[in-house]
Amino acid sequence: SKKERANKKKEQRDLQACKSIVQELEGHEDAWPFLLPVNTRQFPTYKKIIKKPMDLSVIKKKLEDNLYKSREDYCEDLRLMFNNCETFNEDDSPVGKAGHNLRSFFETKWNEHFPP
Ligand SMILES: Cc1ncccc1N[C@@H](C)c1cnc2ccsc2c1
Repeated sequence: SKKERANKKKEQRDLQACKSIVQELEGHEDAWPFLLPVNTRQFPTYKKIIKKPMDLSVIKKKLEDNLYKSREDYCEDLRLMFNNCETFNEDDSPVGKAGHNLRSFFETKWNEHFPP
């Protein structure tokens, strides 16, 4: 139907916006702690403390494999990644500070693409 075609277009637009946001996050100087899954041999307590690990490489793969039901679903994974960072890292640590900076950058991009 015309409505279904319009909705498909919106979904395609949203997916493209979500992909470009991830690309911008990956290029940010404070993205370095989030580019790959946390290495649990390097951080042995991480798996016990963080029940649902998340990072930009997983989010990018889920986008490419069309695994997000909606832009809200995608936004939830990004906020999970930043919340994990706050759980495990002190605010004034290098990773903690990077997390706060990158979260602020993300929320700004989110509002640019999807004004409340
Ligand atoms: C986001 C995060 N949360 C908790 C622990 C680690 C990380 N990131 C990893 C990449 C990381 C973060 N920082 C360092 C410092 C030396 S290796 C290494 C690896």
